[in-house]
Amino acid sequence: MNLDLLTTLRQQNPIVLTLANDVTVQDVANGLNALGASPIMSAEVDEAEAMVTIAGAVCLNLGTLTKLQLAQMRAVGAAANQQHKPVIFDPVAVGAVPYRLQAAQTLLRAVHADIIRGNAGEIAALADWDWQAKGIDAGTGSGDLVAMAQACAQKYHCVVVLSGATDIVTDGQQVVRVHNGTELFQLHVGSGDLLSSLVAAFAAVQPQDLLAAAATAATVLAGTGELVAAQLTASRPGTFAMLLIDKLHLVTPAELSKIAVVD
Ligand SMILES: Nc1ncnc2c1ncn2[C@@H]1O[C@H](COP(=O)(O)OP(=O)(O)OP(=O)(O)O)[C@@H](O)[C@H]1O
Ligand SMILES: Cc1ncsc1CCO
Ligand SMILES: [Mg+2]
Repeated sequence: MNLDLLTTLRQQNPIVLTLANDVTVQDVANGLNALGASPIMSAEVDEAEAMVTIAGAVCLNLGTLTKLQLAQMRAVGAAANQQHKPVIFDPVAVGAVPYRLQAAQTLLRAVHADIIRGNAGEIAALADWDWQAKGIDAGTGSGDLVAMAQACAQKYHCVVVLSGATDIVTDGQQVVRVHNGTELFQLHVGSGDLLSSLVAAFAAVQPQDLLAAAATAATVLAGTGELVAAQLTASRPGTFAMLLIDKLHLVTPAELSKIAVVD
């Protein structure tokens, strides 16, 4: 974790290509933009290679998948692998819908994901661990979440970010835990989608250390949410989402380092 990367990100303003879902696409674009990255979204297979060429990293979000979008993900993912641009994969709801799990597994055979970011239900499904996911939510299960994230990272030879009350970031061996956050994230659909694209933004500016990039992204989002929640006098998810965008723009590395609980 290295909060100076936030300053680097703002200086470099990296282009992040997100193949987004239809539900949270605008939140993701505005969150990236507010923090200091340059979002671009695309739905056209034929522009895949050109999009990757201008991007610093790509994020493939399975949220509202279609066969056409899966083809686009393969094209974008293959181009990114070839151009050595980091690929971040968000396996939305693969723990709840077998069709999605199969689609994700097929995609991951064709494209190397450098970082997979999901909640416990999604990472459990990819790692083939017993768990009861619920729709887009983590659901319930028992077991060692760190071991589960490590198993997923080893299986797919990548960095895994397993998000939740504690975000677990691992390359299969080393583990970073980010304890910051607020339960308000769970009341705003798309917090995870934003995290995945912010991970891509930090990967774009720190491609040679993806574990640090991912841990920094997790700390920045969770810490910023925590700062916003501390200002609210009641549980207000709508206000939280609006203030989160403002605070992503204004937050400083010094503010975050004061509250970061990372081990
Ligand atoms: N109980 C919690 N307490 C504190 N922070 C949380 C909690 N649950 C999630 N978070 C934070 O919310 C953010 C999104 O993670 P989450 O696991 O909710 O993603 P997700 O399930 O994919 O969300 P979505 O499907 O809405 O995009 C992360 O920054 C994480 O730290
Ligand atoms: C609600 C929802 N349904 C498919 S994607 C999505 C947004 C959370 O990923
Ligand atoms: Mg999600």
